[in-house]
Amino acid sequence: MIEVSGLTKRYGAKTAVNGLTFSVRPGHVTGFLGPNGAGKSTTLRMILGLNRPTGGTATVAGRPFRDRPRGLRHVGALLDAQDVHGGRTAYAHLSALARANRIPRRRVDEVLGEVGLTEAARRRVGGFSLGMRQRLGIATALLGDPPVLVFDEPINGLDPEGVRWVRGLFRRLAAEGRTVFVSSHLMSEMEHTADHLIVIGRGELIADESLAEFAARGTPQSVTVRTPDASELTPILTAEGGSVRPDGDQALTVTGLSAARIGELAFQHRVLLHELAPRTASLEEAFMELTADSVEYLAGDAR
Ligand SMILES: Nc1ncnc2c1ncn2[C@@H]1O[C@H](COP(=O)(O)OP(=O)(O)OP(=O)(O)O)[C@@H](O)[C@H]1O
Repeated sequence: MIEVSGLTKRYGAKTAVNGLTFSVRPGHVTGFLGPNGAGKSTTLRMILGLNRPTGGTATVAGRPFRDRPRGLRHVGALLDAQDVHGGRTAYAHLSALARANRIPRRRVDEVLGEVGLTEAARRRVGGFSLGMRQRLGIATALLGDPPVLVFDEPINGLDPEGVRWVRGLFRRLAAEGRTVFVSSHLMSEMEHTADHLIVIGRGELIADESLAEFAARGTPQSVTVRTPDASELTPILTAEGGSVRPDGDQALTVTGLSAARIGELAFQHRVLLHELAPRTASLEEAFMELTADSVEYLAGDAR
């Protein structure tokens, strides 16, 4: 369990994180989302005891993480995949960490196998691609077999097979009862990975809810209706309280009525339907809408 309470970080006049309060529960993959500059990395660094909060607290299993000796057994983290000594081999990097944290040497081979780097283990990290570095960072996080795992933008640089693998890995780690906290600035990366979401913007909490609750926030649900009798159906739906917008050839976009009700009305009035399709806003749309006011860096004159 990760608990954050009133967490605040100021850099001079700049408030990077402002009074954040949330918990990250075990047994779930929790996505940590926000536009660029929202304060995700700063929050994760405070949780890991790498940055000192200006105010508030962050604890892991009830204690500030800084107070934990042999930290890798308590929390595994991937913060910056580039942050590895390039002259070392993957094997040497993991072995040194295992020694410092009193982790058995056999774990080095186990985690290298787990992330698919067994073949590359004796190569220098300096020659690794970004995807390979991400895999090594994930291996580092797993090394101490910790109950709590934190990943900052772990999907960056992975190829499609790597993305699929990492999603499966996170789900498995959560199913084992661990706390898995994963940051991203892209909703599309989270929607197949996380079951709970914490969304921040400009350092403040915007949402803390399940993926299903988040999805229900989007623009109102609409129904696409395709019929050769659009002109006949439109007044019928309007009379029932629906709002109807023509949408190209023989198609209507209807809001305010369920697909089931539209089907019943069409049946009662003997109107032929070719298609009746409920449409929910995509999670990406819901995310954009939710964070629109807190996007810090916009291209061109979009602001
Ligand atoms: N050491 C620092 N000194 C001054 N300002 C900082 C420092 N670190 C971060 N910030 C500022 O704090 C804000 C939050 O940054 P942070 O890196 O935590 O955001 P993020 O959500 O991780 O963004 P990204 O997705 O771009 O990595 C940004 O405006 C950033 O410029």
